[in-house]
Amino acid sequence: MAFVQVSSPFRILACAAPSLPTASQHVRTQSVPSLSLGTLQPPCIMPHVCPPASVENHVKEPKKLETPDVNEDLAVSGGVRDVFGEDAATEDQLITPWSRNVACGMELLRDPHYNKGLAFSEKEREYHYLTGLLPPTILTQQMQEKRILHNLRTYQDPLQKYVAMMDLQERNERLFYKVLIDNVEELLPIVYTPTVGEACQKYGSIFRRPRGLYISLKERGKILEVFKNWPEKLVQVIVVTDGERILGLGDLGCQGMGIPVGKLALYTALGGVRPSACLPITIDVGTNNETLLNDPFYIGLRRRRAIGEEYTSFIDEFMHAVKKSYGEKVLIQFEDFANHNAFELLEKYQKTHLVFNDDIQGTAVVVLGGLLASLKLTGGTLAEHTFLFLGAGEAGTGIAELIASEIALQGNVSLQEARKRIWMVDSKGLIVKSRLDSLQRHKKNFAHEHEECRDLISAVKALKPSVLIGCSGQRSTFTKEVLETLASFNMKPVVMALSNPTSHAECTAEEAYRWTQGRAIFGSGSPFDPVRLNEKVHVTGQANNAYIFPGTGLGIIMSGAIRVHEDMLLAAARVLADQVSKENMDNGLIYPPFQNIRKISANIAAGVAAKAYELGLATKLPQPSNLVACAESCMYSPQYRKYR
Ligand SMILES: O=C([O-])CC(=O)C(=O)O
Ligand SMILES: [Mg+2]
Repeated sequence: MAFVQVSSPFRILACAAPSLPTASQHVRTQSVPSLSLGTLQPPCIMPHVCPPASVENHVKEPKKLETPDVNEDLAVSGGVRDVFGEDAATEDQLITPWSRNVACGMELLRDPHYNKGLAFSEKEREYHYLTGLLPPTILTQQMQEKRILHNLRTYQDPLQKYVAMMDLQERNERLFYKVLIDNVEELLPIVYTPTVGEACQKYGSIFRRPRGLYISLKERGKILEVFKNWPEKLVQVIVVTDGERILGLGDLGCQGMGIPVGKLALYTALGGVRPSACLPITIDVGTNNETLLNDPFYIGLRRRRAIGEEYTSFIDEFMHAVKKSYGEKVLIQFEDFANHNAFELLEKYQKTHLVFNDDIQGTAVVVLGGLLASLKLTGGTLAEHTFLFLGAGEAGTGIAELIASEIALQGNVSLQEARKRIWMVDSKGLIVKSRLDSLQRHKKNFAHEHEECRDLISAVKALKPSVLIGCSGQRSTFTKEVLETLASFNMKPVVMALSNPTSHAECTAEEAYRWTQGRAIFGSGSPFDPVRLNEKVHVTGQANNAYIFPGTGLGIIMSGAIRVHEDMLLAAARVLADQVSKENMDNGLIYPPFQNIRKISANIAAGVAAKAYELGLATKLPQPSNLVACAESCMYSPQYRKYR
């Protein structure tokens, strides 16, 4: 088992030439998984044991060396090549003298990758110069976990818990993931929605240590240089936002960073992608949020948002820099971009990059998965339902298109025909043919022949939907009248209030059950506590893309997929639906409990990878015979390692 092996808290350090302007930032920490120190006896502190190993090129000239040459296969499986271009350097090129050493003493305690706090053993304390730096007690990781949980539970305010968890992540990474993985249902609402929304709103005030990479307009023309400041070279997943539509909270500018940070914590905790392979990024192109612009603690650029050419050329530079820095097979997850950019960016870059939009595609998969599962409760096929959406943005049209694809596939009908089962209401009322000319492109496919309906309730009365899906960002829009009407013609109406965080949900779980006499099959984007109604306890399902992106990402990485194909998304939805047990169903649940999320993610990863192989999009060959076992074996485990 991996965690009983001993390893060294190894790092690569660079001492850059004093003449280089950013020298102090260029101390790089990188684990060296393949390095063997078998012949060394402890204490094995080896400051600068190795000859200069790599070249860092932070000088302007010559240009040839600017791009770290990351071998793509190694980027997946680990290992280091001529990453910093040393081998390619000529005699008159400036290079940085790199050396490897072992983290020890106070430096080891301050390194979140290797720090174990009171869990360092006697031997480790002796060999790694920790004696006296820690109190005498030695705790197991389990005891540390208990202590963390005990402390967390004394805080009343979820934001305090969030800050405590972020501090833990900064201090002791493995303990952070151990606590999160073991207590996922309790802590997901803290590190993720809804608390992460409040954290983003107050990011400036609670800011302690930076996390992730901030790329602002000030860096135009130099984004590649910014990537060189990131200490990890083997990046496999990037989650990037420009902060314009953070959850349902709107434009939070640079403070949207909480979202990529939170999503990537879930990539590791729920999907097992190792932390060093995850890179959170915020692109700061300004904000139109006046409150933030006037907030003395705001952390971003104080200017209004760049638009048009200024915006697109900056994103373009970013996308090119990602590929140059980390190769073709780094997965770029777009997160919480505003509608007007999200669709365009996905359409443009899916042809050239490995991209995934979580709000359009991830949300679509999780909702489709829930709907497929709900068929076991409602009966019938997907095509026999009538779907009505409130909100026709990224989530709404993303979900609608994926449902249509599944209906088309199941019923062997055209996409156009399948889309006719799906209706959408936006801020101007029902989307119908007569509005076609004034509709944004992504809505046009759902403009069907019908008379105009000015609001949701008239659309519900006119269309008699069996499934009502809210992704409007508008709270309390599923009113008593809407839900009672829906329940008047459905035995088991499906209601999904997807807007995040909880404060923006279209209705609460309690309202959904009460106004449908407990008959609703309910799912929500943010979690709700179980509801007791007429002696029956209703456990709600969380229709959140957190079920999907970690497993999908893992499947993409492990198969070396070069593009995200819609069939891979459909595969993920079917796998998710298959994980809902009979017992879950009996409780009205259309999602499996989050408690089993790592198993669920492994199954999703296997389903996605199998599809990638089938489509010829996988590059990790040969295909493993057991993809579930392969996914499980790839997953990061948070247990401490023993240090030699
Ligand atoms: O972050 C979440 O909880 C789900 C999501 O992507 C969003 O609401 O934008
Ligand atoms: Mg999102």
